[in-house]
Amino acid sequence: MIVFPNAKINIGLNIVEKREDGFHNIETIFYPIKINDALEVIESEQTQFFSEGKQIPGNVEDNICLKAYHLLKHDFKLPPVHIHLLKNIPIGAGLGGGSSDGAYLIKLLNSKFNLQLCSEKMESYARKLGSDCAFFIENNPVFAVGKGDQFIDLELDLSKYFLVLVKPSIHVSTADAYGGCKPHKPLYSLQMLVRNPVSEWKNLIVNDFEDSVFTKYPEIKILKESLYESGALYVSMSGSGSSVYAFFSHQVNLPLIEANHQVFYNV
Ligand SMILES: C[C@](O)(CO)[C@H](O)COP(=O)(O)OP(=O)(O)OC[C@H]1O[C@@H](n2ccc(N)nc2=O)[C@H](O)[C@@H]1O
Ligand SMILES: Nc1ncnc2c1ncn2[C@@H]1O[C@H](COP(=O)(O)OP(=O)(O)OP(=O)(O)O)[C@@H](O)[C@H]1O
Repeated sequence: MIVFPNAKINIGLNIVEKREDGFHNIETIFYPIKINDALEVIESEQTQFFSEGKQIPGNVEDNICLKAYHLLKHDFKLPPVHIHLLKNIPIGAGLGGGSSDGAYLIKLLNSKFNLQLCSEKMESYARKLGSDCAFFIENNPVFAVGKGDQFIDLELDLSKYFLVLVKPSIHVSTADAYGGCKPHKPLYSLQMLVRNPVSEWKNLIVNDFEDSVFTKYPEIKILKESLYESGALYVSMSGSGSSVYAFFSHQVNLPLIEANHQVFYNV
């Protein structure tokens, strides 16, 4: 059985307060995008993880795919499996690629071995793997609160815009990025602002990670400015960075940006 875990972008990201468990309460909109990994599970003699494509930092045993398998194996009688991952989603980019692999593995094991888990139950397993993970179970646009793992439904269809994703060759650590931020109550309601046309979002829908990440990596700020100069209606860093996305009203080609960064068109 093979599935295609997709990436997400964050539209707005307010870091509201630090919690007693060390995490932060946030408000953000998760929006799925069309950049995908491929993930396959085959029954086998012993459990092993293999990956190709982009190099994943860290030890194989720490891969979120193995963690997801062992999480379910603890509660269900699962046979040993080979897990194959073709890694295409940029890593350390604020695109939730690892989280998506974990969530899609839960969904895959649920279908393949007929575990009969409902979405809420799969989300509760996913929350144990990471804050971003639960979103990818249903994978629909949502307004997220708490650690980014509690959801309020949202009607949001941005398919009429041309969405471009740019990945600079910078890896941002999510934990470091949270460490560099000062939480504060948001000035405006993100849930209300997002109902306006994309052309009205500039300077109102903000990502609280940008200040500190742009100070550390000024080239990401320059990239954001150059996307606005190329005619984008709205540009933002996604999550804790380093990737930056831009909504255009029409199809574009960005050869100058492509010269320095990886560019994904029409995601
Ligand atoms: C930046 C975002 O991608 C925005 O969607 C997420 O908040 C990050 O989610 P994630 O990568 O799944 O993060 P986790 O693996 O749960 O946590 C990584 C680290 O980020 C910090 N962290 C994460 C989520 C959160 N709400 N508050 C935090 O302070 C913690 O230091 C934690 O140790
Ligand atoms: N399957 C996986 N794919 C990518 N990274 C993984 C995976 N499993 C474990 N990791 C670890 O997770 C770290 C962060 O990966 P990921 O690409 O999800 O981060 P991110 O793009 O910053 O996403 P987020 O938006 O969740 O912060 C990597 O540096 C890697 O060590």
